[in-house]
Amino acid sequence: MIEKVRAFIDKHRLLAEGTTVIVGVSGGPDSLALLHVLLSLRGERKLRLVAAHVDHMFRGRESEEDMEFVKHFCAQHRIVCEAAQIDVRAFQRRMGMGAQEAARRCRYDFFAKMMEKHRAQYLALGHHGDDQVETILMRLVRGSTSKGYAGIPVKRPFQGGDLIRPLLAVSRAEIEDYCAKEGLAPRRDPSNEKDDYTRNRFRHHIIPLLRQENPRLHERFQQYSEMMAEDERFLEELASEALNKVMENELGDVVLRIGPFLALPRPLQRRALQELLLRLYGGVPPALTSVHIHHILMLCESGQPSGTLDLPQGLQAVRSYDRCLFTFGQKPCGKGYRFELPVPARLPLPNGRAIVSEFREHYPGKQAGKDVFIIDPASIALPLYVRTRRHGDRMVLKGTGGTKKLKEIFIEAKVPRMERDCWPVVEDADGRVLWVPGLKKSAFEAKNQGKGPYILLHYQAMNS
Ligand SMILES: Nc1ncnc2c1ncn2[C@@H]1O[C@H](COP(=O)(O)OP(=O)(O)OP(=O)(O)O)[C@@H](O)[C@H]1O
Repeated sequence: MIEKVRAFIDKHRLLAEGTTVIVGVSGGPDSLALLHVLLSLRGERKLRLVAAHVDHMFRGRESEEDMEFVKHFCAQHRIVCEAAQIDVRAFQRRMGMGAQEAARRCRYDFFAKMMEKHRAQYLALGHHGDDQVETILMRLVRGSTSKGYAGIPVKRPFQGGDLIRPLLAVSRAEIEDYCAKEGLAPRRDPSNEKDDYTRNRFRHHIIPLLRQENPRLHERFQQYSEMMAEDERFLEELASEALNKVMENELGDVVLRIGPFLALPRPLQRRALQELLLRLYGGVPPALTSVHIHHILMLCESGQPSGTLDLPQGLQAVRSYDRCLFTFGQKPCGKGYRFELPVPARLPLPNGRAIVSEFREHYPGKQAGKDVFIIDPASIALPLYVRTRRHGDRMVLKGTGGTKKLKEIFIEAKVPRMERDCWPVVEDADGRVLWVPGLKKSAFEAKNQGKGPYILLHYQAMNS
């Protein structure tokens, strides 16, 4: 197995000599084998290895024993070990998200911190060939984007370095054999089996059938994944160049010239629209799906010379003859708006600015000014909303504890009346006004109480 992994690492140039690698080690067979393989490459590649383990505290004593196991293994093999116990359940309750999603968020946060702390170039994870087969098949069945159909990438940028997956070259069975031969006695997580029912159905019922057709199934899928990823990179580049030729910027809005756009080949049309939305939103909003791309295409192809399409977060596509305008500003602010503000997210606003929300595990100390706001999620009600002002709006002021009318705040800050109707107001789910971005903070801004998580909000110009 080592030879296969070594060849895969060389083929994809996964590890430069003399670098530091953070290895995510759960203690299970995959990541333990990964650590062991990298250990045998440590000398010849002059690598510095740091094992990183997260105890999600899901299984009490048992998961604590996993952590002890990883620490002990590392001590035996003289590997630096970074382990953390994170109360994922508490985090999950505060954030109102699923257990697996919360665990992943905490884990990747910890990996990112370790990358910084050790100035590491790589984060290595133990996803293997069978994970690849399962992921691609599941996405094909459920539906995804062309990028999604390419499966798990061998390498992708992460925290100023690269996230790499050297074990994609080998199957689960090869890893189990390796563990047995090397006398590794990995930990087994019984909850793994029931965590993901869909994946388990593919694993137990579908993959064995396919493997009967080709015992080296995982190599086939890996090859397919790499080819798809290569094609995708190439097409994305072409689409981005093509987009520049068929769009124009107009006062912060984007105009698509329909004639030249429809003259592009279909695969470039779809990707050019994806790229256009990515640029407008500054990231992919969770609510955006391939259905939206399909609807924009229909709007452009329609025999009707005019039409309007509502897209997530207040973006509108407005067709008029040979032009399609994409704008956040079309809706009259006089009617007002109210958007949910997810975390993390970048929410473009009708006034041409945006609010960026993110989690921070520690108090974001050096953030000052009226364009940032820090929230302790435990002391308010999620989700957050961004809306326009309402008659009689009041805010509990920082310092005095007294309340003040928003109207007075706008008047004191000399905000023109027109702009007041568009100005964002951030409130929590109970309707408490937390912050008027750029103008005034309420008493709900969090103080430093040690460990987070905290939510950090930034009020930014649209293109910053
Ligand atoms: N508790 C943990 N501590 C450290 N590393 C972990 C932990 N859990 C998982 N990993 C790392 O992540 C790899 C993939 O694990 P797993 O398949 O459970 O994650 P996933 O949820 O399917 O994928 P993703 O890593 O994309 O979230 C493991 O092989 C290991 O390298």
